[in-house]
Amino acid sequence: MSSTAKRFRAGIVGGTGYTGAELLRLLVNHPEVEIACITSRSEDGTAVADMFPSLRGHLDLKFTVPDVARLAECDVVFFATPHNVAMRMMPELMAAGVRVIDLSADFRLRDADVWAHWYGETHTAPDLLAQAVYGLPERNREQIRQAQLVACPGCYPTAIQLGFLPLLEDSLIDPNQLIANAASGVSGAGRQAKIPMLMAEASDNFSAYGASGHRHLPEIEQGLADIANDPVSLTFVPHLLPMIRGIHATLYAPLRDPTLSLKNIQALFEERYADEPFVDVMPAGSHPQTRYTKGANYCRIALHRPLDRDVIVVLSVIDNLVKGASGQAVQNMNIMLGLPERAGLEGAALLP
Ligand SMILES: NC(=O)C1=CN([C@@H]2O[C@H](COP(=O)(O)OP(=O)(O)OC[C@H]3O[C@@H](n4cnc5c(N)ncnc54)[C@H](OP(=O)(O)O)[C@@H]3O)[C@@H](O)[C@H]2O)C=CC1
Ligand SMILES: CC(=O)N[C@@H](CCC(=O)OP(=O)(O)O)C(=O)O
Repeated sequence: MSSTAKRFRAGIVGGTGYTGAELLRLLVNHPEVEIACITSRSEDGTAVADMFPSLRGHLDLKFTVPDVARLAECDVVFFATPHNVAMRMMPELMAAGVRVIDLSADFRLRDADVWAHWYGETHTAPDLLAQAVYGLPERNREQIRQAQLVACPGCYPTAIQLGFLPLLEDSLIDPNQLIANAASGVSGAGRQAKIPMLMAEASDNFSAYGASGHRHLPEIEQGLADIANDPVSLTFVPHLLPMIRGIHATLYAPLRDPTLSLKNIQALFEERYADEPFVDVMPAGSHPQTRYTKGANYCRIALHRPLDRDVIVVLSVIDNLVKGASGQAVQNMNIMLGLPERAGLEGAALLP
């Protein structure tokens, strides 16, 4: 274990879940940030490396119960907790000047009533909603740089917004006829005992869920409307895939101008994402696989124009735990702290 002092101290609330563990995996390799505090109510006093032996030799730290005074000694605190936790703890941290990065949905929606409708509870910090910056760097990098509170996008919203973004920015598609079919690995559901996530239920099986309305719909529509500068209407159907990590989103939209060729649209995507460190526009007509992003902070995108019809199809893949959660959270942290955006996120995807 290195004893070299690092410049910034990070705290993680919710260190025993999948996104908390993924933050640990990424941050132990970060050149400028050390993990100073990691919480768990159920594992108070347990050594992190006893719980996650894959971190043996990388981290000498014990879980402690969440304690705002202790967390307030950090430069940045991540909330890798279920909804309705960050909004209760963060006001005190914000008052102490700590930068907060929330991986939950508490601060993703601007309207507290819309949040209450989809999450079934009253928002307890509605006055902080306006301060939160939506942490999609490809869209909001400058605001993230100045932010004290960043709301990280959900996993489906990341894959879907990055796929539609250049098309909506340039008004190339009809924003009222957007369709997103997306499928996620089971780690998207978190590290809890749930019957549909048992191996005998989820493996060797495939099904849609939430087809009549999923809580990511208002988040995606809010983000896409910001990009389009107009209201949008999206049909979104999520599916559960019998694998652990990864999201594959297939996006469909009618082109406003059918004379626009796939080559033109490909050029537009390549130009829009040319300076983005974590968005890869693959050659037109390719079929990105989820494993091309497994363990890495990339979104890989490919465009199709099936049989030259007036529809553009965008394929967008991410690792839900990395670009869809903890990797994007670290990317946001780097931007907020003025560090190189790729710091701690240089790793390539796993093969196979
Ligand atoms: N899984 C994914 O792919 C993605 C998840 N997200 C979001 O990230 C957040 C975390 O997700 P995930 O890691 O999957 O969740 P998990 O269920 O796997 O983990 C939740 C963590 O939060 C802690 N926790 C639970 N309740 C509280 C509480 N009241 N106070 C303090 N800590 C608490 C738990 O530890 P303990 O109970 O021991 O304290 C645990 O460490 C969620 O909001 C999720 O929606 C976002 C994008 C993708
Ligand atoms: C497979 C699976 O169950 N996925 C989760 C989405 C996980 C995620 O990113 O959502 P939040 O951060 O908004 O909770 C779901 O559909 O609820």
